[in-house]
Amino acid sequence: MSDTIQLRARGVSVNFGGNVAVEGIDLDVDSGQIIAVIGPNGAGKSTLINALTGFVPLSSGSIELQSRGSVTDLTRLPSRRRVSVGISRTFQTPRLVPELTVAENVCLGSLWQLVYKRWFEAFGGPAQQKGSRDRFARACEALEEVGVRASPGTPASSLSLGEQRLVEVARVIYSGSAIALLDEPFAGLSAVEQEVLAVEIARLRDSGTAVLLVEHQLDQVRALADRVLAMDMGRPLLEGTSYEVLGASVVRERYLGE
Ligand SMILES: Nc1ncnc2c1ncn2[C@@H]1O[C@H](COP(=O)(O)OP(=O)(O)OP(=O)(O)O)[C@@H](O)[C@H]1O
Repeated sequence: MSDTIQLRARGVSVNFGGNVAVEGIDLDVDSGQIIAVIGPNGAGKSTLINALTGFVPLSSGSIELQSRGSVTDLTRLPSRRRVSVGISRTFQTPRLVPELTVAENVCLGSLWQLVYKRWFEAFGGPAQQKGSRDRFARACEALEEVGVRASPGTPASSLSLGEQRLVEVARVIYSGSAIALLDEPFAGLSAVEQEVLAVEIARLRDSGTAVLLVEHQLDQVRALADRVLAMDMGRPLLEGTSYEVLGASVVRERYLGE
């Protein structure tokens, strides 16, 4: 991926009724970088990903995509259109289609699942489609890269939660998206699985993808992140290198309770 791209959020706020979930977040996610977002439960991290991907509307602020000197305003773009400009994501609670196989789930765009599910039901899965062998091979490759041990033909319903998260990361890799937003991908994984996934996320970054990583596993944040944004009660607490943020007393007090 030679083209540089930047996802730029300014003053992003999200309210749910009277509850302010996210307030005044500025964030740049650049090609070839991993930006980690950390913070205690309820800090607003998933809501921020939902805002960036169009799953929840902004109460105020803006989201832009900068690429090749042109700027696309994403602020009010529907989520499916954000996929088409190169943004993909995983979910804290994975959203696979349980009746489809692992490989079929990788081939689905995460936001098109339900539409495609009906299409698959009507016309058969990727194995029956023209050009499907290529897609199937690429899906298997992505699954292997992230360390999914289940066979690609296994129904997604039989996977553990951790494996489902890995399948969602495989889907992001398969999509070749320029921007990848990963919501707690390490949760529920064994030490060995985490190690494999960490290598793959670093490889994604090194291939030029802009990665936003929401994560509670601070060892992974320390090892992977180029920059870290700490949030608390929806607001920005501190931004900097992982060394600066994870070592700051304000972060250690509010997040780690030290
Ligand atoms: N759909 C919703 N409707 C109402 N309130 C919501 C909704 N989604 C999130 N919230 C609230 O917004 C706040 C931020 O939640 P969010 O899930 O973004 O936090 P988080 O930092 O991702 O937490 P965790 O680490 O536990 O996943 C919380 O107070 C939560 O209850």
